[in-house]
Amino acid sequence: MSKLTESIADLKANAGQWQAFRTEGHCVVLAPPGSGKTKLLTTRVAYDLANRIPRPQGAACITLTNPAADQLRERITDLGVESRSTLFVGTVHGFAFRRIIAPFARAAGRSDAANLQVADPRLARRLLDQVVDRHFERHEKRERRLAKSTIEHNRKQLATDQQWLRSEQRIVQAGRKYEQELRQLGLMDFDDIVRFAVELVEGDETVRKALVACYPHLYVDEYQDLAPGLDRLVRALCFDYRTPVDLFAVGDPDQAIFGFTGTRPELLIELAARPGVTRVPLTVNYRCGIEIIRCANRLLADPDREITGQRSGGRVEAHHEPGGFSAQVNAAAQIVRTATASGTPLHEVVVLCATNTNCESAAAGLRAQGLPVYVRGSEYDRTPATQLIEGLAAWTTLGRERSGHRLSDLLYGWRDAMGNQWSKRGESKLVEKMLELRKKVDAPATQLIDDLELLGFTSALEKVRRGDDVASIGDMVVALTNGSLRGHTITELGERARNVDRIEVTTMTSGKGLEFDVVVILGAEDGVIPFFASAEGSKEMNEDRRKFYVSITRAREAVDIFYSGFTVTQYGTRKYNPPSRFIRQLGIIT
Ligand SMILES: Nc1ncnc2c1ncn2[C@@H]1O[C@H](COP(=O)(O)OP(=O)(O)OP(=O)(O)O)[C@@H](O)[C@H]1O
Repeated sequence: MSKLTESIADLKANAGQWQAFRTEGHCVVLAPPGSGKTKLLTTRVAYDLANRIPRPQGAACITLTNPAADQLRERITDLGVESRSTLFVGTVHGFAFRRIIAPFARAAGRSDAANLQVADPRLARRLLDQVVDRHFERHEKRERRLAKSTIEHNRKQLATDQQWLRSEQRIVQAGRKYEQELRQLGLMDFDDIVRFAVELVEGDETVRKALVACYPHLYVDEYQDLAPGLDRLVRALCFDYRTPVDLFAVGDPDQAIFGFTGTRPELLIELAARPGVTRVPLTVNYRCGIEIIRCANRLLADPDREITGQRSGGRVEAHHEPGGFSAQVNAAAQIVRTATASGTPLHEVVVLCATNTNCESAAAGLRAQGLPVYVRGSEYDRTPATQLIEGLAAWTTLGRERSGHRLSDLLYGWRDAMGNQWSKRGESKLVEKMLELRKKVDAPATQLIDDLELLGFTSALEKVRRGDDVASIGDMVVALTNGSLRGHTITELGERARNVDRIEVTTMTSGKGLEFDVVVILGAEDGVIPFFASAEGSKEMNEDRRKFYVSITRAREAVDIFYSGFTVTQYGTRKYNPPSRFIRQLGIIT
């Protein structure tokens, strides 16, 4: 039986999943963690492409972040889906730029959008800081913070002139100046991408018709994380005009954790309530042991929300470790050893921390204990370009089966990146290089990048105006030559594409969408999670609580949460921090 047939058979056994799977027209699935939302979505994509969407038509499968898109791609590939030029699996920003702005802006008369490069996000952030600094006095720290967050908020919400004018004049001026300076540099930032794409789709019927012809089906994972601008894009494609794209969206408002990007989880609820949309709730959590579900549910605003489990058992425990964070890491190492001694593979254990700094300390501490550690992309952003390089490295050194990468998919990624610089000859040379490198798996990873450069990889990305991808390759090269990945071989770079036999260490945010047998949470002090600035009852506090909820619900079997009762400041002084209030709310300490 193929994996797709098996997966369909699983869905058939669950009435809700089966209803959603068979829905014709728009369908929105609202469901808790582990209830099979991604399984349902990926199975629908695979089934639809095999049976309902004849070539040359395709589909767009989108989510918010690159790591989530990576997961989606992996799961879709695993179900046997073959690449096609009209199949897009990636982030919503990637879709907006690569599949809307790049091909259509010029033809639609938007030469302003057609000539701009996507800015390296760090450069855009620096530019905003500089512009705001120039508009405020040195001592006006609070005002500067407010100005930055207002500008970011307004840009993400695609605020109208009227909405902008509700803010202080200096904020409005700084916002305009920031945009002007970006344009003078020939750049657009991520918020511009959304705005241009929305304007193109809302304002041009030919663009809409072309998109519907290429991507008659739109699948959105983690819909609760889409900011209002992106939600407008989806609505414009699927509801507001006569040639609608079929929408299949899944999400969970209780897992909305990207408030800083302007998301409003209620948009998902509104979407599900629209006329013409079949709303399907799911209630069975297949992932977590029942005790984990019971505990996690105590964190919810609506603790009576109906969530049942399929797995018995499960354990959530809190541990007071008076020796501080490093003692927590050592205790975590012991938990890992106990788990592996009873047969749990290392890659079925995740260590989650609220901050990047704690992740780095945890990774260093676990390595010092002799444990192999996998850190999900902290040295460079996992953009489609760096993911492609990792994928090529993995395919070259580990082969098709072990790497999980098909050469044909990688070549589609190559074609997409090269844009109009792609040639059959260049592609044949790439394959030749990959086959040559199979004999040199211990060569430095930089050799692979040098080979790609000779084939014009970065200059093509520049020509297709993907400045964010170019910046991520630059960071990858720095990490491999002078940074923490110095000396990595092609094999080691390929191993970064997929975690095998290592403990995963990542932030609570990046752990979203993943699942493990054992979850260890470190640094669970009040002030860290929830963050000290999150006031009781505020939306920030609710978001911190959801982050904790998401973290706990990654586990199938066990959750171990550590706290010390204090943190150490950057000046080395101890600061009293009680255990996270969320541990109390779980009902496992008094
Ligand atoms: N009908 C089913 N039968 C068996 N296993 C299932 C079924 N539905 C889902 N699962 C399994 O449950 C687990 C969780 O599924 P999935 O990751 O799709 O859930 P999710 O709702 O997307 O989770 P989250 O929102 O927490 O990321 C996976 O291991 C999946 O294979």
